[in-house]
Amino acid sequence: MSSLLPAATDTTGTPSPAPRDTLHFPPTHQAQLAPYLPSPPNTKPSLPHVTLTFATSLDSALSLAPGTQTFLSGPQSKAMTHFLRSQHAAILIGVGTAIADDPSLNCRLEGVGGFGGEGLEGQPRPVVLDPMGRWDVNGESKVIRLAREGKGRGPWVVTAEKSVGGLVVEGREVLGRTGGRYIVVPSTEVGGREAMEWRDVFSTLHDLGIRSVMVEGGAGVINGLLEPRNAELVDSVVVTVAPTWLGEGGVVVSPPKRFDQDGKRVPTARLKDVRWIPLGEDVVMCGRLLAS
Ligand SMILES: NC(=O)C1=CN([C@@H]2O[C@H](COP(=O)(O)OP(=O)(O)OC[C@H]3O[C@@H](n4cnc5c(N)ncnc54)[C@H](O)[C@@H]3O)[C@@H](O)[C@H]2O)C=CC1
Ligand SMILES: Nc1nc(O)c(N)c(N[C@@H]2O[C@H](COP(=O)(O)O)[C@@H](O)[C@H]2O)n1
Repeated sequence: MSSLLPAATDTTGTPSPAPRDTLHFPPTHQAQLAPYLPSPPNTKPSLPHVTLTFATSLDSALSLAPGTQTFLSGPQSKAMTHFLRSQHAAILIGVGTAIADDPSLNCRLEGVGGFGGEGLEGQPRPVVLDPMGRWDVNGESKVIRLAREGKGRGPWVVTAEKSVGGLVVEGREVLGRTGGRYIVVPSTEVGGREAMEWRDVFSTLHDLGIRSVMVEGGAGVINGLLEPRNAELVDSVVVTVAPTWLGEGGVVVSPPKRFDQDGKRVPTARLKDVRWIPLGEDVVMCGRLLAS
């Protein structure tokens, strides 16, 4: 993880050209985000720094409809997201997002490995939370193609013990060839689904050497992490707000209702230490979750 890496050079010392989709995020903007970035020493024992980040519309939607991808971030806030990716050891998404988006999950910031930098320096590890083994990861998955091209790392897929037997061999081999793998985390069956404790997910990643995780979504993941019992696991929140309303039927960030000891309805979560950073037509809101 680094912000400004030296450009890769060939044997004659000439800088190699960066790919055309390389992004740039100016140092002045990088400095504004600094208080919310992972910075050692991490005070939480056996847990990584966790940044919860996503782009939302004005009606709290992540996408127009389930199973579809919607581009909300403008060019500057997109570059901000890639700067954040460069500052974390891993990016985590839920399997709903992996299936809907077929995402790249790499970092395309100038100076990062594959984009002007050396090797895979600055490239985060993609992590997909897939307890039931639903993601058909194969040689055509974007994240796999990019790992093959040296523009990203092979993904780790977090799954439940029960699902291991049903995982297709091809997926296992495809992951293995790019340095990816399946990781088993304890789970319990709730309504026919395998539910994991977020603490277990993060501590398993920490045991595997991951010291910072950027959680990108989607709604199932974000709404779960915004539940009060998980608030202490989240260190920073960075939300891109795009100036658009997506309308009814979108996939929305709206965590479960919360009640106090008297049974009175209270807000589910709130941010403190808030900073707003305008980036193009979007605004990026940074903060920390108030302890409940
Ligand atoms: N605008 C943005 O920044 C982003 C938008 N999206 C959008 O969000 C949508 C996908 O959202 P969702 O359908 O809600 O899917 P999701 O990506 O949140 O995945 C949900 C799945 O994750 C797993 N999961 C979540 N919490 C778990 C837990 N505690 N234990 C075990 N498994 C757990 C389950 O399998 C669950 O079905 C897509 O339309 C995508 O484009 C996704 C990421 C960012
Ligand atoms: N920051 C942000 N803005 C948006 O408008 C988005 N739709 C997302 N989605 C997240 O980014 C992933 C796609 O990115 P790449 O394919 O890696 O470029 C997607 O899977 C979501 O996690 N994010």
